[in-house]
Amino acid sequence: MNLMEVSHSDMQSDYCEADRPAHPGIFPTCESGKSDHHPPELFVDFPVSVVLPAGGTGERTGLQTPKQFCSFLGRPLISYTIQAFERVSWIQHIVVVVAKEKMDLMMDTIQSFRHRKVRVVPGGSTRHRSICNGVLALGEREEERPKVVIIHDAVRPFVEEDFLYKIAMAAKELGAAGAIRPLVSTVIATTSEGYLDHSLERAKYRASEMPQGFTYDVIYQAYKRCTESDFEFGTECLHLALQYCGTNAKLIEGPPTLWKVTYKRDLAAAESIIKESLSRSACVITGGLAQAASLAEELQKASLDVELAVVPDLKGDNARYLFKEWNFIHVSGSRSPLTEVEAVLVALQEENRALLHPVVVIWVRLSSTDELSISGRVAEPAAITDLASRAKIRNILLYGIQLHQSKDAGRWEGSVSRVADIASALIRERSPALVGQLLQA
Ligand SMILES: Nc1ccn([C@@H]2O[C@H](COP(=O)(O)OP(=O)(O)OP(=O)(O)O)[C@@H](O)[C@H]2O)c(=O)n1
Ligand SMILES: O=P(O)(O)OC[C@@H](O)[C@@H](O)[C@@H](O)CO
Repeated sequence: MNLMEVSHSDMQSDYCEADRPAHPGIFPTCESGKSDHHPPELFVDFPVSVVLPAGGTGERTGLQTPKQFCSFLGRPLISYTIQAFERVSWIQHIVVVVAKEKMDLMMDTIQSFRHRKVRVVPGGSTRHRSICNGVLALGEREEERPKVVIIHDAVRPFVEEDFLYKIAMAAKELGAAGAIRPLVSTVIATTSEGYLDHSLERAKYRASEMPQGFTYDVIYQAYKRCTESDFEFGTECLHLALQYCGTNAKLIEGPPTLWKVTYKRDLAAAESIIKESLSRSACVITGGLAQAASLAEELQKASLDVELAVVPDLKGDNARYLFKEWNFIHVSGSRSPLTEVEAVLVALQEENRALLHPVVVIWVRLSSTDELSISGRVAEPAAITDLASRAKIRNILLYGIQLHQSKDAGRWEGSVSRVADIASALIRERSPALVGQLLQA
């Protein structure tokens, strides 16, 4: 059967149980991807698209919510995986395969986080059936049929563009390629009575991971020829390519970050990695104040485990800090009201910077002895609380730190060290409970 003659419904009736996609699918015009290391021109002659199987129930987590829909910092895990692919400019289309009853939730997620180049199709009762539906969906429109298909479990969010490039290039050259990792435990075979039969020599084996890549024809033909038993019990696409197309996949060792979220503990690990990736850098805005500049200098020397950039404002070239994954520490003198901080919040909102993950903004209020008037203290906490609750709606987490400028060098040094520790913890933990609080350093 010539690939070009096969229609989606022909394949559907024979090999994959799901109905035709309930949603016609959305292929919005995709903006050029964000920064990546391989220009899209490299792939102009062989378009690359992606299938993200996300139709499972995540039983092994023991949770009601399938793990791909568990939220981290207000966003479902699958949105992080989609983001990892949509920012790669040489990837044309992303097909997400979800259980029928999750199609609407998936569409809402795509709308909420403005994901692009994404189409949603219904999954099947097994992973192979889901992947098959995704592959068929990619081939449905001849003009959009890719030359290379990357298949990647939706619950492996930490995938890097460089490794995707290696897999795509190997698949283009050899027909199939897959990620592998060294085995952590030794593999053993058991007798039917549950005793050891024999153990495998661990050094000779590897764990098969994702992403995997295939030329479209190879993975299409593999699914066209495989058996019901493959669909029901199989777990390895590379095996199908070898068994039914004689295509021997190139195996490429990937980084440890390719691991799959499977158990509940993996969700905690994933959240910690996501938080760590968002907490690496902060931009200190001094407003041109001499005291603020010296505080910034002290912060740079302090134990802050965050990369600091120090700028007087976010104007001109400094506006670039609004676009990256920077957090902000705005230092202002005792007389400057919250309006300066508000300007930073407005700039962040205008850039929609917090759409995909919360941005931390810390207002450090410098005060001197005669400034600590009762009225000053009472007025500002209320003001920052109001401002913070408005900012929170836009996923911006605003915290306050009151720093008393002591003339005593030792006391000042201690205060600066406390500001560094508090700021570092706020950026790392992003605690909702402390949003809008004016903490005393
Ligand atoms: N019928 C299925 C089963 C699994 N998957 C997807 O395949 C990937 C890897 O499978 P696995 O980790 O086993 O996910 P689950 O099957 O959901 O997990 P469990 O076995 O614990 O239920 C996941 O992204 C999962 O959503 C799928 O698309 N369709
Ligand atoms: O078997 P599960 O459905 O838990 O996970 C799928 C994995 O087996 C699969 O992603 C890799 O082994 C590569 O095939």
